[in-house]
Amino acid sequence: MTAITLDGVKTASDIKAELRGRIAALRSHGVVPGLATLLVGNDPGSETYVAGKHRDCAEVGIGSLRIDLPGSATSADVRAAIKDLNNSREVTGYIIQLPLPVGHNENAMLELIDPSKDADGLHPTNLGRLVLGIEGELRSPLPCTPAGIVELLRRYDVPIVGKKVVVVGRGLTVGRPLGLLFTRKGLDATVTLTHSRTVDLAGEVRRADIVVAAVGVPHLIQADWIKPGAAVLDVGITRVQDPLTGKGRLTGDVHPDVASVAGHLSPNPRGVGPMTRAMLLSNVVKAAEQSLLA
Ligand SMILES: Nc1nc2c(c(=O)[nH]1)N[C@@H](CN(C=O)c1ccc(C(=O)N[C@@H](CCC(=O)O)C(=O)O)cc1)CN2
Repeated sequence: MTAITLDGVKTASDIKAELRGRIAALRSHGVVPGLATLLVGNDPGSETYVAGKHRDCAEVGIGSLRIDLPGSATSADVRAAIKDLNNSREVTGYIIQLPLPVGHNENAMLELIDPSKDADGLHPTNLGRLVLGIEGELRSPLPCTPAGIVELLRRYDVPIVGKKVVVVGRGLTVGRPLGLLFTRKGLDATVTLTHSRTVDLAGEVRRADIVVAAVGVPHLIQADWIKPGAAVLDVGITRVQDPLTGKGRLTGDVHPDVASVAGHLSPNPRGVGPMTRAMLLSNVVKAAEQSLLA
């Protein structure tokens, strides 16, 4: 058996095509959705992701603004940039690219974002709304990677209700909010959130109908950990240098042999990463649509 590929590139492209129509409708009402990014330092991964976000915006017709601070920026510099973004009339939504360089308190910086401009759903107010399960008028943006994972499963008709989900990794951008999202009414999965101190990780993963690996440990998840037919989403990514060519290479958390056991598998790269970007665009468009209703 070879797993069906959960193709993030194709699905993200479908979503972008859908968003283009909604953006055109917004523009016809005089609303131009916009996104700003705040990047501190020159982490190569973060630079790639931020550049990708601006390319996506241009592709679908969202305005974008890039604020880059050097690695030497102090926490006061970052706070000042956040204050400017909060006060700017032109910027309706923005993100702080994570991780911030060592020495900056990420949670403290996220807390300074105006929650109504939080395009990433990572401000405590928006995470709190996720905890409270608030829907409807007050609907807040969902963190992009968890939203992308659920959207990818939905678009491939992978059943979620009543299924056992094991999430490997409890980080802020993926594991923690994903557990909340999967257990929301309507999705109704049973979630086990595992981490570095979990006893018998392989045993936990073996019970799962859906496995999400988001730790950044190359090939941690082995084929004999997977229940035959399970859906496996490979999220964690590690940049490794090929000792022969010296070139950088991306390696996911899931061993390639998993493809012969799983029912569905999101590759890495080209799986959840592009979905993360598509969900950011979707958050920006939804916020603009809500501003029209307000
Ligand atoms: N403020 C945020 N910071 C971070 C988030 C986030 O959602 N908000 N998530 C990740 C990084 N990320 C988005 O910012 C992200 C990760 C991966 C991709 C992606 O398209 N990856 C490609 C591979 C590209 C490459 O690395 O060369 C793929 O998987 O095919 C996009 C965005 C942490 N920080």
